[in-house]
Amino acid sequence: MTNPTTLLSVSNLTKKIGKREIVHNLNFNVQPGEVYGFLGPNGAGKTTTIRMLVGLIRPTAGTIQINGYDLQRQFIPAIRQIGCIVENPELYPYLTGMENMRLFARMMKNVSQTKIDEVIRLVELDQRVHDLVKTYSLGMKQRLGIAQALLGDPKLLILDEPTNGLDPAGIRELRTFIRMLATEKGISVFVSSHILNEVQLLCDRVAIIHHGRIVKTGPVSDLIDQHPQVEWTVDEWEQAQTYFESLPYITAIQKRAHNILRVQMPLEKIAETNAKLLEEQLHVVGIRPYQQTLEDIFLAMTGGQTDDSANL
Ligand SMILES: Nc1ncnc2c1ncn2[C@@H]1O[C@H](COP(=O)(O)OP(=O)(O)OP(=O)(O)O)[C@@H](O)[C@H]1O
Repeated sequence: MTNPTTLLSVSNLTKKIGKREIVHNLNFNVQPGEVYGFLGPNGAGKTTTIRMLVGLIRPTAGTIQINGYDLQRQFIPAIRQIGCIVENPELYPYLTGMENMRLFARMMKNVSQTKIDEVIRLVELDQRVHDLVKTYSLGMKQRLGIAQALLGDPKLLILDEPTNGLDPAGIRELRTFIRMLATEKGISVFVSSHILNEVQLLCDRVAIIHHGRIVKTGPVSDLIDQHPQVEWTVDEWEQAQTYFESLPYITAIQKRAHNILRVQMPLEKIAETNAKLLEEQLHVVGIRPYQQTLEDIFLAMTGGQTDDSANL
């Protein structure tokens, strides 16, 4: 049974196009006020999933519930809970930001000028809203797109690869903004990305999708903490490696640069291991717990296959 406070609940979601199964049996849920990452390499099925979530294409099987409404059976109330940008925001470059907002608002019902002004302030475009959109940076266009998506007071904002094309400053700005929406406004944000670092910095929880299947879901911090690693810098690294291989609590060893070995092991065993290495007359010149990244986890889970993505 679905948790009554769950905002988005996806069950057994599958999409076939022709004979090809693009997305297979996805299950995940998003809680109020959380930023949920949907991470996967290019071609993994992220956009196809998002297109189903926002009602652009129909699932072959499975259900999508948004704030308790079934997207198939209660389309209008379900879709009203969502604001989204799929691919790029649709903006008219030769109109001002405000004119774009008014045009968009006209297509929706019951959107007041006060509401428009409120979302413009929220995305911090009030200083530039009367300039032509063609003079905006990509980051500003993204924010205007988000302002449009926020006009209907959505409970859930869905963003497909929102940082594509942004420079590092723009990415940081967007990250801060998305966080603010979640923590201060209580809006849940579902955000797809193929950039691990971005998801790690931005999201509370993540679903990792690969070849149309979810390979892992969980809090970002749990995924990172599951397999603690320690980097040992040892002059006689080859002997150290042989010795590490004999220790039952060491589950993986990786040779890094020069004389560094990255070892998967419980952190509480560091002192004991260090003493043993000294007994073996091996000169440990550095010990450093290594903070795993989502990239390490992704590669470990998918056997290093990253399809056609150069970013993973
Ligand atoms: N209409 C379609 N017909 C046939 N194949 C499709 C169609 N739409 C998507 N695909 C295929 O499904 C797979 C998943 O595509 P999708 O766009 O969902 O991936 P993605 O994770 O969003 O990747 P990207 O970031 O590259 O867009 C790809 O191999 C794509 O070629």
